[in-house]
Amino acid sequence: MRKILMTGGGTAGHVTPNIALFPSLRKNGFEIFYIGTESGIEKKLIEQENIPYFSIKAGKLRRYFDIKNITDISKISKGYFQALSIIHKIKPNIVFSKGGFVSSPVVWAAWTKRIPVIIHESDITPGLANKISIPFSKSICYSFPETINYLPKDKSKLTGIPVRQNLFQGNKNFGKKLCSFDSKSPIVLIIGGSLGSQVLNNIIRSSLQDLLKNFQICHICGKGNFDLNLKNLKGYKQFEYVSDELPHLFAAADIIISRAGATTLNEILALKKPNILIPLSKQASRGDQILNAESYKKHGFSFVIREEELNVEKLIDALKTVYNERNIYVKNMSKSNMANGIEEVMNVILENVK
Ligand SMILES: CC(=O)N[C@H]1[C@@H](OP(=O)(O)OP(=O)(O)OC[C@H]2O[C@@H](n3ccc(=O)[nH]c3=O)[C@H](O)[C@@H]2O)O[C@H](CO)[C@@H](O)[C@@H]1O
Repeated sequence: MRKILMTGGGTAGHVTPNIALFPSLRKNGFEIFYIGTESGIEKKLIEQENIPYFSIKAGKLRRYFDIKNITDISKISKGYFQALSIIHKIKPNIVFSKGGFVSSPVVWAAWTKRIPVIIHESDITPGLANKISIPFSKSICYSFPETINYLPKDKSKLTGIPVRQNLFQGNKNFGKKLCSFDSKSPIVLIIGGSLGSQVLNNIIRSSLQDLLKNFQICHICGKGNFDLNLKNLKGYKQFEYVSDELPHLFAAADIIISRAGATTLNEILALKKPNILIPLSKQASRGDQILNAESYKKHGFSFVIREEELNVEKLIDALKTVYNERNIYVKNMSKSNMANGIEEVMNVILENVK
């Protein structure tokens, strides 16, 4: 049996595309192993899939000077030696890396052991972990056509992002039931990335009275962000993080309000859901979500509000506009061939496996 070692973590966007590949990998006769950190979101997500999980130390990589860089470098080198010993034990035929800080030491260790490495980049501009792994990889998969400007052309392939198959099997009525919603007004699903979003949580909660006049709101608010005071408000349902419920909530939603993390964007596109994107600002990130969102806007898939311009009136106007023009958005998304990357990524894996 061939063995594949997967890695990626920190946030769920670096994990769920790996999970989406599990059924096809199994069908193609691969035994799957995973390396993540002890405390990252990846541990819980992967262990519930019954995949053997190994943890290593990971240090945060920064593009700027910080005294913590010194301790983090020692964690990264410890992570590298831990990855070497895990690889020595498993002897994988191939390594697949979805990025995030934990992934770089795994890629370097695989390179040292001459195991072919595939990297997957979801955003328009490569994250730092992927950037420093690129020279050690055999192949790179990416999902936005624009990304090729940042990658070595000879070993990169436009594949899209693998989307979990169960997301296509949601039941609208069951989704409504999970939220105790009725059929009177449209349903808005708020999803702030895998960790939730304080900015989205604040604007939604401060405009709830107005929003509930026209919409029902299902709010995925992130771990630790549940507001007990709003628990029994009619037409408003909160979840901290959802797994099995997500397909049904997507199915029930008429409009989605989201951050612009590449994985969620791709799921929204695959499911053809009219949406409003509020990308993470440049102050809080390298600006990748702004580029992701602008690309979706350019294709006519999304309505975008910049964080600096966000206020209650703008949000409510945007909801009304997108709801009225929902058929146009669905039509634009139906024309896209960027939807599900499972098959293309599997082809790259099969081409490179030893
Ligand atoms: C703050 C930050 O660093 N964000 C980055 C992170 O996003 P982050 O990982 O937060 O968000 P993404 O949108 O990329 O992915 C989230 C994933 O989690 C899933 N999900 C989310 C909530 C939930 O309750 N249940 C659930 O299953 C979504 O369906 C999706 O599959 O990685 C992305 C992909 O490289 C980048 O584009 C983002 O800029």
